[in-house]
Amino acid sequence: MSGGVDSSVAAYLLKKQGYQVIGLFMRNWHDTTGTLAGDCPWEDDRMFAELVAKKLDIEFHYIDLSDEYNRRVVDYMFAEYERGRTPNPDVLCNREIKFDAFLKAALKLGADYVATGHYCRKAIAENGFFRLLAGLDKNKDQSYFLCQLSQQQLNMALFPIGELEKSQVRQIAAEQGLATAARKDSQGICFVGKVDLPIFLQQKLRAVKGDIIEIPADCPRRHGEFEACKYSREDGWKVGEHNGAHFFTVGQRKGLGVGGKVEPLFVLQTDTAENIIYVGMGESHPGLNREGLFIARNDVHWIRPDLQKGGRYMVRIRYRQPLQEATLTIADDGIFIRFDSPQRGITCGQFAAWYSQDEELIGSGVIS
Ligand SMILES: Nc1ncnc2c1ncn2[C@@H]1O[C@H](COP(=O)(O)OP(=O)(O)OP(=O)(O)O)[C@@H](O)[C@H]1O
Repeated sequence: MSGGVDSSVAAYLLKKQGYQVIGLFMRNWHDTTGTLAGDCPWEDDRMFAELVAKKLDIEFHYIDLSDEYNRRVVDYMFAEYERGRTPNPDVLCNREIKFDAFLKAALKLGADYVATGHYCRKAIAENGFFRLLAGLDKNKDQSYFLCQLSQQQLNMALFPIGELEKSQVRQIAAEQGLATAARKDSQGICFVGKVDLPIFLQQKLRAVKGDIIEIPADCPRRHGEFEACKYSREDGWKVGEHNGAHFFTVGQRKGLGVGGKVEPLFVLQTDTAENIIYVGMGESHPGLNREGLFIARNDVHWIRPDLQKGGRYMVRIRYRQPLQEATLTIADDGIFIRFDSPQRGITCGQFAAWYSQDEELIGSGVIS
């Protein structure tokens, strides 16, 4: 229970279905450096979770997993930024914390399952494999955040609100007089929504001045093909300086400190080895919209190990992105995904997740 409305209603529904329910709140974030002023501190969240547990007349426990979180999520995050990639800590938090460290803590309390307030559905296929399906509320579907879960983890998971719309969840909470009924949704998940990311990153990543190179839209080096076609200095001209390529992300517009002559500049590519940022002018710059992506073999994860095959899938490369038609090809060293139409802001370090036509999550991987 996070102190939000979704997990409150999840607990209520389980209890109503006859489960013996225990509320468990985790603290995963200690450091307050870079914390956004006025954002709800974890104590408030815990208080709300506890209030709801009291109301539902269920046991309530608290666990501090911040060391574990630091080690398994925050360190990974810095390491990825350092490599010039943009990590997704929310996906990691589910794989490493909620459905691992947290799950183990729940097992110690005698639990058989961990239930969360995620908007997604679990089912069982005819051959006995677990299926992870998108939540029925298309606006709220959170299956993407669970794209790294294994069959073992799914085995232990319950998603009681996955069949509901958010408005229904709020209505149930109000009808039951739960203190969280009108609490605002958490913006980012885990701690990232609660910190000022640039300030946070500056704590650990060194600022080093480097060049910003603008690439013309008609640069002959086309960025539509799978071959890693990387820009180099010779492809453009210097338009300014930045304070560290690892602070920037593909598609980023703000914080460059230079504007385009006619339209805004967007980051097309970062090169942390050379400490160069390549930018292009305007949303329609060909370097910003790419046809495909590659995932190295070791970074490929099949949620359905029994369905490992290429072919047509629906793919998303970020949370809430509408699913995109694409073709997946399995190669010796990894997999290629080619989209039917070019995608904006395909970013190294983020997860691509592929779904079958009935919105079952089949696999995912870190974009390389
Ligand atoms: N601090 C926490 N302690 C225990 N469980 C948590 C915590 N944070 C998140 N969770 C679990 O993970 C689920 C998804 O978390 P997320 O931060 O995405 O919240 P949410 O979708 O806004 O849900 P909620 O309304 O329950 O906060 C929550 O519904 C809850 O079950």
